[in-house]
Amino acid sequence: MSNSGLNIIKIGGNIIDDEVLLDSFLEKFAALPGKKILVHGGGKIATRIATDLGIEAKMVEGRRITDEAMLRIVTMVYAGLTNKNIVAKLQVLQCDAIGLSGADGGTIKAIKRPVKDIDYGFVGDILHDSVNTASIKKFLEAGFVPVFSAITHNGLGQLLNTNADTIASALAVGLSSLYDTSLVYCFEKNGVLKDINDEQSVINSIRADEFLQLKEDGVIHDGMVPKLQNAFDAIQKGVRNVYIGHANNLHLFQQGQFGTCLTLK
Ligand SMILES: Nc1ncnc2c1ncn2[C@@H]1O[C@H](COP(=O)(O)OP(=O)(O)O)[C@@H](O)[C@H]1O
Ligand SMILES: CC(=O)N[C@@H](CCC(=O)OP(=O)(O)O)C(=O)O
Repeated sequence: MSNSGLNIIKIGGNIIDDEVLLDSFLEKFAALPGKKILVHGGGKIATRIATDLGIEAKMVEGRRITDEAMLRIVTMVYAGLTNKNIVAKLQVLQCDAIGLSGADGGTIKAIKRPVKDIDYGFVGDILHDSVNTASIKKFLEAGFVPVFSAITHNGLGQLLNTNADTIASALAVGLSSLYDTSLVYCFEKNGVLKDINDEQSVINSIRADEFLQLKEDGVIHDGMVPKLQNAFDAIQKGVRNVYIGHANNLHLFQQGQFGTCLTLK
């Protein structure tokens, strides 16, 4: 392993959807020293554009049912509009961003989710070892800042819609074999909250066993459940640190004052 550090930062749809929040976040991201990767979702925008086009969005357990028409929309929205908008904004900030889907540079392969009770359509699951670390390393060592959208491919020409939290976690796990990697989930709240209506009730750190209890007690629900599952999965597989906090506070993360820190024990 080279000893250099790598920060993988993920932003969700509520940040991308708010130009003021997005611009303020991107300034902080651009100012972050060292090697870094940005992963973005954009689920809210995709739902809105699909609705405008008369296509109904269906989510099951936080994952989008992606038929052919929806795949066309999410590809255009995530890998097109959203990704290029973010890259252009970062270029203004002297951050040499390069926009990628998992197909670009063969960076991330996925398999179409097998049909069990539910047919998710063209949704991709990332298997172990499916992150092409050699390819991503080339971008990083050349000084580029990769910006990943939520689109992967199966290596046989099929694009797949893959949850952005999962992409961030898989990248962090893969790249932790090469870099000392931290994973940071940025969203519109100060961290994992004890009381969802009280921004001051941030839980400073959560262990894996506490997570299960918080979930059972209903303190953690909705999108936070799969987010934390992805996060704990990353730490179990060698990622050094995982944090969850407000996109506006990213500058505090390297001072250890950022949102909720996840720990194994
Ligand atoms: N205890 C909690 N603390 C903070 N947010 C929570 C909690 N429990 C549930 N949530 C919900 O989880 C959401 C974040 O998950 P998600 O919508 O998937 O985010 P993103 O789109 O940013 O990836 C928050 O907007 C919030 O509504
Ligand atoms: C399969 C699946 O559900 N993919 C997600 C990808 C986007 C995403 O993850 O966006 P956020 O981070 O903003 O939620 C979706 O289409 O909503």
